Amino acid sequence: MVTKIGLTGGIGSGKSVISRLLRIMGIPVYDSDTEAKRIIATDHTVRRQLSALVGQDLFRNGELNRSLLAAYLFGKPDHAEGVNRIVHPRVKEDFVRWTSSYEGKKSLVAMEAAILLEAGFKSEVDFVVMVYAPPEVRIARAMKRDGSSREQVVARIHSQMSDELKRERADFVITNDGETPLIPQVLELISLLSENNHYLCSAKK
Ligand SMILES: CC(C)(COP(=O)(O)OP(=O)(O)OC[C@H]1O[C@@H](n2cnc3c(N)ncnc32)[C@H](O)[C@@H]1O)[C@@H](O)C(=O)NCCC(=O)NCCS
Ligand SMILES: Nc1ncnc2c1ncn2[C@@H]1O[C@H](COP(=O)(O)OP(=O)(O)OP(=O)(O)O)[C@@H](O)[C@H]1O
Repeated sequence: MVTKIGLTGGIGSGKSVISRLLRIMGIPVYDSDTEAKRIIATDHTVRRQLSALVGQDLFRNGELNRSLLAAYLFGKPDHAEGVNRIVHPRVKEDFVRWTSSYEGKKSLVAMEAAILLEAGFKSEVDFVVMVYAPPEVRIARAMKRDGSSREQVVARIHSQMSDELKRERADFVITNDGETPLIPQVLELISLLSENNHYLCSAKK
């Protein structure tokens, strides 16, 4: 039976860094941002539904107008709901297929998703790990990485669940504030999950 870790945290918290550490330790990670983009680029039903929602210029010459989708999605909460209602069920199905391909081969896999809790992906994983970094650290990291403005990053933060709510719903919290060593926290997580201790709430910080 494959144990599925749900890795979440707000923009710039460091999920991708933790994912890289997990992959180095031989744990496959499903990157929901990447896979959602693949699904939007290749699933004709999803493309048709998104075009009907956002407008016919969402796809030009078959290519997604990413900035238009971002502006629409992060513009208003009901816009995000409309896009998510189309995309997330497909991502969930795809993750289930991806996980089943590891049955009998891997004991641990992970799903990285900034909106794991908001998108209802929690039902597809066995444990939720939140990556925490202070908001200002996250904003600075995302601005530096993406060349985004502070306003753009803050708008995306506001479209995601608060850290307080995520912390309440997580089974583990990994602190990635740039000062707390990361690798010992990841190793503790893996050793706990590998022993299949299902009374893990005590590990919650
Ligand atoms: C809107 C898009 C085109 C922006 O792409 P871009 O490369 O500019 O940004 P990126 O994908 O890195 O997202 C930036 C941040 O926004 C987050 N985010 C992405 N989609 C959503 C969403 N629907 N709701 C809240 N946050 C989101 C990401 O997790 C990340 O933290 C892209 O994020 C997208 O296609 N989103 C819709 C599909 C989706 O919901 N993906 C999330 C994983 S299921
Ligand atoms: N502990 C750290 N020290 C220095 N830089 C870091 C640290 N953690 C993450 N970063 C950097 O901050 C940026 C955001 O990290 P990362 O991409 O892992 O965040 P994320 O949670 O995946 O964000 P998003 O949800 O936007 O994809 C990256 O450029 C990454 O290299």
